[in-house]
Amino acid sequence: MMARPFGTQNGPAQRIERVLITGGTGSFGKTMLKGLLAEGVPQIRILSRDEEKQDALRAELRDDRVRYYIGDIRDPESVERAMAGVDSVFHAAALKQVPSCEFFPHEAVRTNVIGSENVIRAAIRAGVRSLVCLSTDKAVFPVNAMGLSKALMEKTALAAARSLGDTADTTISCVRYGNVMYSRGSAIPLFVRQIREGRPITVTEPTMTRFLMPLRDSVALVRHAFAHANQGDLFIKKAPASTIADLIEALKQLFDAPRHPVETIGWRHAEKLYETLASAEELARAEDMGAYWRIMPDTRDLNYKPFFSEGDPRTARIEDYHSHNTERLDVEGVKRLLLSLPEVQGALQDSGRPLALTA
Ligand SMILES: O=c1ccn([C@@H]2O[C@H](COP(=O)(O)OP(=O)(O)O[C@H]3O[C@H](CO)[C@@H](O)[C@H](O)[C@H]3O)[C@@H](O)[C@H]2O)c(=O)[nH]1
Repeated sequence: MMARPFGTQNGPAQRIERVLITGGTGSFGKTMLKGLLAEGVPQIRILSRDEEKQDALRAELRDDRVRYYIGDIRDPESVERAMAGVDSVFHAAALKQVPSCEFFPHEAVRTNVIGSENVIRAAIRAGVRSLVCLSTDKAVFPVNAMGLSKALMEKTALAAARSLGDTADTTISCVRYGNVMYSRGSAIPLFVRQIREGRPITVTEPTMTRFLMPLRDSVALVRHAFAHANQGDLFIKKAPASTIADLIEALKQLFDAPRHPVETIGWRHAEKLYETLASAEELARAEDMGAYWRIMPDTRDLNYKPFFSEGDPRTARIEDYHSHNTERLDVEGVKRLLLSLPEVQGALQDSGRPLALTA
């Protein structure tokens, strides 16, 4: 194992008193929030733009430990207001839809890059102990504006961590995860709707692969980062992948529609055949933590000596970690994973398919 470039670990035993979740009304934010409430965290703040979503959450939870802040991470004042007195921050607010970022890249920059920098600066100023920033596999070798802006968020977080060093009050880390299964607007709920409405399933490219990660695993990854981060670390969770063809086949079998028509529509713009969670260069300075990788920060400075006389020979021996070379689930494996999702269980029950029949 490599020596750690920076010092002490957060330690899982640290008590959380006041948490801020940016983008707290999204699926990640809500799941994290409910977990923290169940653990008895005294105060959790939600910072988001949409008052209607906050109102729905308020009505659902009826818990005065949750404090609602209307604001936008693009506006430093609204971030500072929500940040005062907070000890832990989960930064989930983002523009994350590939097509909208593609057409409005400057909006992606304003939220994902400048907004994230506002969150980072405010967290440092407020003396927050731990800030975890959420990123995506699309930030590695990015080809679309969403991924590019998230890559810049990662670099902004890393630059702040580097200049803070290991003695600072604030520890900044990032996590990266792939497609969250059944997330709003994604392919799985679309395929389920197409099956249930008797419309053809639209496949872009059957051999494309994607990492498959249930929401619960993305929350566990963030918790892992929170508990173990040293200054500037980035964590990923090892995850299986499948082809889109096998994913569709698994859904057809689960929903008892073996002959449901599938129409090939071709690639959407700005997408990749496979996604990469970690590059070889990153894995050369990573610690294998079993289910997770800890990627330690590159602490080389602007003395370019390492590039010219002290290169790193390990990188050449390591492969990138991507959805073509990770554990590949077959149709049965995808079915098992799908069946563990509450959303799939609900959809099966709604369509009169008791779980016992599908297991
Ligand atoms: O009608 C469709 C739609 C999608 N796909 C394919 O299904 C896979 C998954 O698509 P989708 O669920 O839209 O995920 P991605 O395009 O990989 O991006 C998702 O995952 C990102 C996180 O990595 C989020 O930021 C995006 O909002 C979210 O759409 C891809 O291979 C698509 O080409 C199809 O075959 N048919």
